[in-house]
Amino acid sequence: MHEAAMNIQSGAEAVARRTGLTARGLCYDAGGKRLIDGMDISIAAGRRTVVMGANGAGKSVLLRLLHGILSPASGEVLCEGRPLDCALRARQAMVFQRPVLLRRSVRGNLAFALAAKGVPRRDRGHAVADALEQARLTHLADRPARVLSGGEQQRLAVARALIGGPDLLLLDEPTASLDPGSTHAIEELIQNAYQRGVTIVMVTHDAGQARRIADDVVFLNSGRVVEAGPADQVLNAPQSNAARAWLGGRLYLDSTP
Ligand SMILES: Nc1ncnc2c1ncn2[C@@H]1O[C@H](COP(=O)(O)OP(=O)(O)OP(=O)(O)O)[C@@H](O)[C@H]1O
Repeated sequence: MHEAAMNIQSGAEAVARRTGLTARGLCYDAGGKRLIDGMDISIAAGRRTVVMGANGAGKSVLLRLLHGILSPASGEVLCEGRPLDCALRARQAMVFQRPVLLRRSVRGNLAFALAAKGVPRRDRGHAVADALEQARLTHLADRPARVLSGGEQQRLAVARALIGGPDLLLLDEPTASLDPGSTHAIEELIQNAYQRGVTIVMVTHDAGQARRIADDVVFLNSGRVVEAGPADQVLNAPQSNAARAWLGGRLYLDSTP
């Protein structure tokens, strides 16, 4: 059986190949502005890192840089000490806030992801059935993906990201517009992936979700990391003004940490 299909059935392989990321001096400019301003970040392998911060703080841009779909103006993203290249990127998967799905059935979206990973057709059926079950989408398997509800589409997007057996999963506000039931289902998929050894990096505005999921929290403000550390420390005793104000539900307009 192909490696990607095996990973979805057994956590052992994923655990053995845990992958973390390090960003050093990361800068990114667009529209004549410095959006990411000298970030140093360590994403620990096999842990769940939650990225937080106000609207416009740079969370989505950071995730795109970590995934290699944006290139930094300066600085670098390292995986296992090596600059991110195609092979390392292939071991990551990303889920966007608005699901990007193919004009195929639910099953077809999952099978396509396996085909793209080079999994032979004969090995796809079992992995797809397993992914459908985990995402609670079995009853919708033959429905066009684009007619699913927002919550169903996001479950499919997470299942599709996971079916290739990534070592690291990046999620950009995956439950932003979902109800509590759909949010729970997405969190279950994330936690199951974590239990199988997948490193998780997730952006959220939901402090409750951060408390449920995070091992570590990175807090951004105006394109900089203003605070990073174990979740209980950052969430319960934030040191920076920005994190304190944000977690306390207050407006914070100053750009100084
Ligand atoms: N291509 C671009 N050109 C110009 N400005 C950009 C570009 N991409 C992002 N920005 C700006 O960079 C800042 C950071 O954007 P980003 O999407 O990372 O914020 P965010 O922290 O994810 O915010 P939100 O919580 O609202 O999703 C924003 O002010 C945004 O308008």
